[in-house]
Amino acid sequence: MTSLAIAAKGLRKSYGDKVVLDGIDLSVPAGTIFSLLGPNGAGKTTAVKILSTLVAPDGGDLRVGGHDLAAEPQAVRAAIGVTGQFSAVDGLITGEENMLLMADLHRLPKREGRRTVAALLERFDLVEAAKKPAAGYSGGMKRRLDIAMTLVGGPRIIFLDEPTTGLDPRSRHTMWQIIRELVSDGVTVFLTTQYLEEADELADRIAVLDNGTLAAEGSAEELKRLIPGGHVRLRFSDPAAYRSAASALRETVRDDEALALQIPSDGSQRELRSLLDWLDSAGVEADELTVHTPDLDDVFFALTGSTTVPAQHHQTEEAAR
Ligand SMILES: Nc1ncnc2c1ncn2[C@@H]1O[C@H](COP(=O)(O)OP(=O)(O)OP(=O)(O)O)[C@@H](O)[C@H]1O
Repeated sequence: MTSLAIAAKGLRKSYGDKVVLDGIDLSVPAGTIFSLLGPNGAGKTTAVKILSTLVAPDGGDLRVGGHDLAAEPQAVRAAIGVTGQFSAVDGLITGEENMLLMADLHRLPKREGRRTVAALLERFDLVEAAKKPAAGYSGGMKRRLDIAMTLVGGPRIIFLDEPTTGLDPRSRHTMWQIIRELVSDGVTVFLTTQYLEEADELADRIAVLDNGTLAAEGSAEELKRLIPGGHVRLRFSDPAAYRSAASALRETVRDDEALALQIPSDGSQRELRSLLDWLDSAGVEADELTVHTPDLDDVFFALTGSTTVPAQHHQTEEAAR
């Protein structure tokens, strides 16, 4: 069995009357990237703060790095690193001084501390800037420094709270590369983001938080299959072939002008095979076949917001198609 880096059962938190987390379950296998997605104010930061021992939950059975959060908060703290919206970077001192401060906080022996800091500055492309006050760093450099500082203590689990918010595309891609490298070293990453593309790109599993509960959970592909909208598009150049396909295939949306048909499909191998088999046996040849799956934006809008339809309704809808 794979060991779980993070296991939460029935995590609850309210602020006054406002229920922010209404008994959510999370399980993150070690060495994977888990992404918590949700609109503004959904409770992503609250979840990170609780799991990183910064805020006490109202209830739940919570284990991080194999330690019970309530009974062994110190052991949890020793296993994790947290970075994100609440940056630890001190702008008045240099990047290197920020790093050395972290080495002291982690009580690394002087020489080992210097060695670790030098290696991390190199790895995060901060050698040139190391002797300059961090206040003058760009947004991307500050985030890189923030993550480098988190790594000084060698955490096995890292919480990244919206690590690329406000970064330009190049810095965002650099950050993605850094995150991938962390995971290839065996680190577990718990990532919150508002960017669906980011979750799609990086995460092994994604949970969508909405109204205090998880509206859906799965890999990006599984989530995309949860909502209707996936289809196969067949385009023909021969009008006769188009007409015979259109009359024989049920549930198609016709585009007579483009000689194209849209057939609802989850894009799975099984469905594609049966469609191709049918075309073959009918002797119909399409000039082009393209598979369209809903993207995570579609999933996000379908699962969150005022017109929210619970996930199981979507499944039912899809099953009924
Ligand atoms: N200390 C607090 N006291 C009272 N309410 C709080 C506190 N911290 C968070 N909240 C409320 O809890 C809700 C969830 O906030 P949280 O910061 O966890 O959301 P989020 O998903 O991280 O949002 P964002 O994407 O905007 O950062 C919000 O309604 C927020 O106003």
